[in-house]
Amino acid sequence: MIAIDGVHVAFDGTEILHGVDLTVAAGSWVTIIGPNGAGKSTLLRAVGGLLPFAGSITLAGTPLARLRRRERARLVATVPQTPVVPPGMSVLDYVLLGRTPFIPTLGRESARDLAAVFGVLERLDLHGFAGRALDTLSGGERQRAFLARALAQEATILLLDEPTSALDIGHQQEVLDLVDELRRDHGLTVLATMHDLSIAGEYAERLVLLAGGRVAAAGPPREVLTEQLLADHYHARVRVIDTPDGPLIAPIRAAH
Ligand SMILES: Nc1ncnc2c1ncn2[C@@H]1O[C@H](COP(=O)(O)OP(=O)(O)OP(=O)(O)O)[C@@H](O)[C@H]1O
Repeated sequence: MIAIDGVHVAFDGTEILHGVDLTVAAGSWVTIIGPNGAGKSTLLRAVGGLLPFAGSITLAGTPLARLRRRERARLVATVPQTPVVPPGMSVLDYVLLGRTPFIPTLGRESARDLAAVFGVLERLDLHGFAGRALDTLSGGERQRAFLARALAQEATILLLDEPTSALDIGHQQEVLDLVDELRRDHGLTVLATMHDLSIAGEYAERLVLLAGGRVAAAGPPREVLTEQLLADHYHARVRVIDTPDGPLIAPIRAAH
């Protein structure tokens, strides 16, 4: 569904991604992990068509550059790390923006659009917030509204840039379980970035460890979440505990 081939991205002449290859099969979940500044968001933004790049990215077999805006919006929904929050806009109007690719130019939203929006608000515990201004929500409520907008888009591919960084543990599970349910039941393809390595390993079928703009390791969570790789690339002291649900990553405090 997503094929990334030899992708390079540079900002002001400084190369950030140095030839990244990555494929995501239809209906699968791949999470990109890696230290701060590794290039995770940059890669996601390139896949979302938000950045110029060299190399090739195809979505459902079509090169990104050949997809028109509306076509791309029906194919890919993105939850950026820090979305723009339009001042004073209600949660309902914000989530309705996700339906833009379905609303004719100068037309109004249909009953189907409203049903999609209210369905998602309900699923994300946001039904009580529809009339509230988005900029008055707590960090976690707002993060769920960002996800709601992307899910209301009902795209085939979901790009999630640290979608649960502001959520409490219960809402983290609720949000990720919902995404996984959509993946299983509706064939959604998910490409995410995450810093919580245990949770990343629990939900993704494959992890890609990005370091210094290159893929340092890729494979099933047990192959990527090793003490050696995490020490090498994060310079972190961790213990990896194998559990039936996958590897659990425990940070170990320095001796004192
Ligand atoms: N618009 C930009 N102009 C210049 N440099 C940029 C720009 N966007 C990103 N960078 C740089 O590119 C590098 C990769 O950034 P990116 O946001 O992709 O990292 P990341 O892996 O997502 O990091 P984090 O875990 O901190 O979110 C960083 O060094 C960042 O400062």
